Amino acid sequence: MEVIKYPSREEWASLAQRPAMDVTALFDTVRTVLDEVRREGDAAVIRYEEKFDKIDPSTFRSLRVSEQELLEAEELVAEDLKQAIRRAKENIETFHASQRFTGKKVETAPGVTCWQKAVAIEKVGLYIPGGTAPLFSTVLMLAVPARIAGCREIVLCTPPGKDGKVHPAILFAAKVAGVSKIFKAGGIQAIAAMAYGTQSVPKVYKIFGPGNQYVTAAKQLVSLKEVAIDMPAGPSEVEVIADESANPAFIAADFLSQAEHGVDSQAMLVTASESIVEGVMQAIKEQLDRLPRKEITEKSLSHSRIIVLKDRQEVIDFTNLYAPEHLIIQTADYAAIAGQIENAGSVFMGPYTPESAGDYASGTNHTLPTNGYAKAYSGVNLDSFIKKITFQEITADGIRQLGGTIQTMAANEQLEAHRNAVTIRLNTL
Ligand SMILES: NC(=O)c1ccc[n+]([C@@H]2O[C@H](COP(=O)([O-])OP(=O)(O)OC[C@H]3O[C@@H](n4cnc5c(N)ncnc54)[C@H](O)[C@@H]3O)[C@@H](O)[C@H]2O)c1
Ligand SMILES: N[C@H](CO)Cc1c[nH]c[nH+]1
Ligand SMILES: [Zn+2]
Repeated sequence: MEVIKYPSREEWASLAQRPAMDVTALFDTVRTVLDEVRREGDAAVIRYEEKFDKIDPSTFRSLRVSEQELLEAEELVAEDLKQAIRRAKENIETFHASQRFTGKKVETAPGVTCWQKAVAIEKVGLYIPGGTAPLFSTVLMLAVPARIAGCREIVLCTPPGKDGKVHPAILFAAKVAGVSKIFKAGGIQAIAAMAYGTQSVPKVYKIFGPGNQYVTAAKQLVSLKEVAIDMPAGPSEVEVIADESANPAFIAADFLSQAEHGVDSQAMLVTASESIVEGVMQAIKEQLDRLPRKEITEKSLSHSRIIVLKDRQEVIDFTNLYAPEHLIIQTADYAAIAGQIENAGSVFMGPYTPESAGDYASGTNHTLPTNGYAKAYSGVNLDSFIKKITFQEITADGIRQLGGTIQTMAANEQLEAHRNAVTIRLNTL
């Protein structure tokens, strides 16, 4: 892991870069799989499950998870995990329910009333990652707000394990959160199935969910034409801002907690306190040795960094340039720093707020923009599952007063029919 001390501002852009990938090869693969699933449907999905997930096609009696499989899964989940899933679900529900839209009618001019109504997206597709770990917590993060919003059809795709079965905790979480249909498909083929529809997977209007580079690239391509997507939510990343008041063991633990997600995850420690660096490096080394996913974590550390900057203002400016998916602030003045953050997916404040809390159970959503997209995108929230329709009603008095303005603007855009739609009404008054 690199330690970079006092880089100049000109060097910041390259330090804020994410791990490189071969984009041409990636998009070539994605295009091929998308085309085949669009043409052939289920047969292509099953073929790619065999190729990428090493599933024996004879285990696929059906892509859809059956009632029997759901019942069996419930038996397999330990009671303490069931309770944890239910508790997390309650907190996620409480936070997302508090985001309900309260649109009110506004009279923009006498007799001219405008308002918005929130309407749930009818059919949504949720992608639940399963390549390196069965992320059942993501089921709650996506299905709970979808239910609260009132989405009628909630379809879920996730890659099955080598035995051709979906992890029981994913199925249990899906049941608790009220998912309608679950399918055994991962990666590009799953995104294609939900975007185009197949013989068994319904076509949806919007696809949600995080995933690896294949999933993220597939979502981006299908969003050009077929379907809406939440945002690019790719490999996990975390930035920790810390000073000498922070516990080095806490900093190291937070740093490693995202590095373990996948080989392309990235962790950053950004500090103006050079004196903490050695202690943190030592703590990372000690904790890493105890982690079961050491190999994956070590690979992410090869593109992770510790950056020492001149002062507090540089730390804030660098952070806003990097726009991390997760930002953890462990400094004496963490609230003041948090107030100056403009670009981040989700912020974790103070020594007792690990990112794991937001990943699982505090109530906020863990599906967040990566790769610097936090400059422009929000993470998944209740709004992601609804669209807002605007309404307006104008009285005779209203059109009498506003009509001239509309006529003048239409005439100057040389759109005579627009002007006439007002004139014809004014002539009756
Ligand atoms: N940003 C967020 O909000 C967020 C949240 C949770 C997880 N994540 C990220 O999601 C990712 C999950 O990745 P994952 O791999 O564990 O699971 P995944 O389900 O995203 O990907 C697994 C799928 O990738 C496909 N695949 C694998 N190798 C391939 C290849 N060579 N060619 C084509 N397709 C291939 C397979 O079909 C497989 O089903 C991690 O990077 C994690 O950091 C992000
Ligand atoms: N940190 C991930 C989002 O980038 C979410 C997650 C799921 N499980 C554990 N963590
Ligand atoms: Zn995580």
